[in-house]
Amino acid sequence: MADSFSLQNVLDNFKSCLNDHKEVCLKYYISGWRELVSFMNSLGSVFAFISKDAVNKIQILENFLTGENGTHYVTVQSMVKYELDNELVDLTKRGSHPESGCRTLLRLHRALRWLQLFLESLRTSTEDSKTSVMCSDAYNASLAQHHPWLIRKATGMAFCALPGRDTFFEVLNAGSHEEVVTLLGEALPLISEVYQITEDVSPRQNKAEEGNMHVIRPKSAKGRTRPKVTEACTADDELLHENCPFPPYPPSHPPRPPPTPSHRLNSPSPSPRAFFRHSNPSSAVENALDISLLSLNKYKVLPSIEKRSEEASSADMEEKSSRSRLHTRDFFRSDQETERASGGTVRTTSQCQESETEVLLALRTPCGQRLTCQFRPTDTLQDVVATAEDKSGKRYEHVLIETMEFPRRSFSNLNMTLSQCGVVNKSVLCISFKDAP
Ligand SMILES: CCCCCCCC/C=C\CCCCCCCC(=O)N[C@@H](COP(=O)(O)O)[C@H](O)/C=C/CCCCCCCCCCCCC
Repeated sequence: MADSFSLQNVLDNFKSCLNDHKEVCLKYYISGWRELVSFMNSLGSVFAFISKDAVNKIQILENFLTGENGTHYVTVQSMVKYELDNELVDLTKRGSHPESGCRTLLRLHRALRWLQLFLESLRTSTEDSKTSVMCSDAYNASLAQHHPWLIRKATGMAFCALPGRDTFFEVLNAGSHEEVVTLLGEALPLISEVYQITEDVSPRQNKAEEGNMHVIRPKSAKGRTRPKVTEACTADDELLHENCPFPPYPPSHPPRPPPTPSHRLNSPSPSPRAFFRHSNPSSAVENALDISLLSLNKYKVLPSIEKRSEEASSADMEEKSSRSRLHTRDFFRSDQETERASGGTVRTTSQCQESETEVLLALRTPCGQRLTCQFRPTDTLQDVVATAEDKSGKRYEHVLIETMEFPRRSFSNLNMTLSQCGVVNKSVLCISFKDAP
């Protein structure tokens, strides 16, 4: 209900979410989502399909929490342990546990990333910012890669029905614009912390496996898994290969400082750790299969990666690909890893960490020029445009940036950082004029 929504309640719930051991309490996590859904409902029936899905997921978790095994569902950590120990998690809806707590929470966890990005855009927005653009940029950088074409289209249309920024602030019902911004500034670190701790939930013993590789095969526009391609070479591939290995051009402008600590919080809890790294569970089986098909990957495997690949024994890979039971590390992988993988290259977790310090990008300018430049994850899309301008000696105004991997994502808010947009090392970005056909 519109009247009952309170941004303060959202904040309070996410504050209460973390217990003394920095574990995420499901009860408050659920309540936080309930508040958010009640807000979304007040925006109109165009959001009903989203609301229905969210309510359904919230209900599944609530049923577990209040059910006979409820004691195991008090925290995300205890739930993960319980469900994995008891093999209660399945990858697909057709499995014997199609609606496990883990699977359900993962969906909401991804949505929390969307919320985090959207609220941050909203907090730093200016009078002429559009809620629909902020919402869709955040969506493209998070949930979109997990949704099939139809959902992405429907969601995109729903975003167009969002009220303008001023009305949106009013509907939030939390005082003046300044007060809303202040409240968002308080809520965001809490949401980020809950997100990060959930993301980090995974048994420590998985550390030993971090040298293994991930490949996620993005879904086609029709939501089907794409065939494994060896022969096809698109313009994007061409651009990728043409620039591989990328020469390390430094940026022509000073890099931005590293991300604020509040957005990069580490869980102090000893264990479990790194569990809810975003992933597409339905792709996890594909991942396992992909491991044994690495040699067919259409993208060139980078030298350092090849080295690590050799280190991982083929026997281990065999075992992985034949494993039918869900494994935490296969199941919950961060969006960043997913995004790296959907860029077509195979990377190890430790390489993912290394690449956080540098992002080598191939850029295609509006006039078709191809450039390679080095950035930091904290650089903004505007920095990317500025670098392209410097290098090409041309001015690019009123542009947007598109990713070239599938699903293509388009960002018109150039204040977003590469990391927020999920743009990772060795991606290809296309700069286009907004009014281009
Ligand atoms: C301070 C408050 C301001 C912001 C308020 C935002 C309120 C948002 C409230 C709820 C968000 C909805 C969360 C949706 C969870 C989606 C989970 C999901 O990915 N489900 C898909 C997969 O499920 P399975 O089939 O595998 O079980 C499902 O296919 C998705 C269906 C619907 C599309 C969901 C799109 C979500 C877009 C983000 C929400 C935008 C709301 C805009 C309101 C400002």
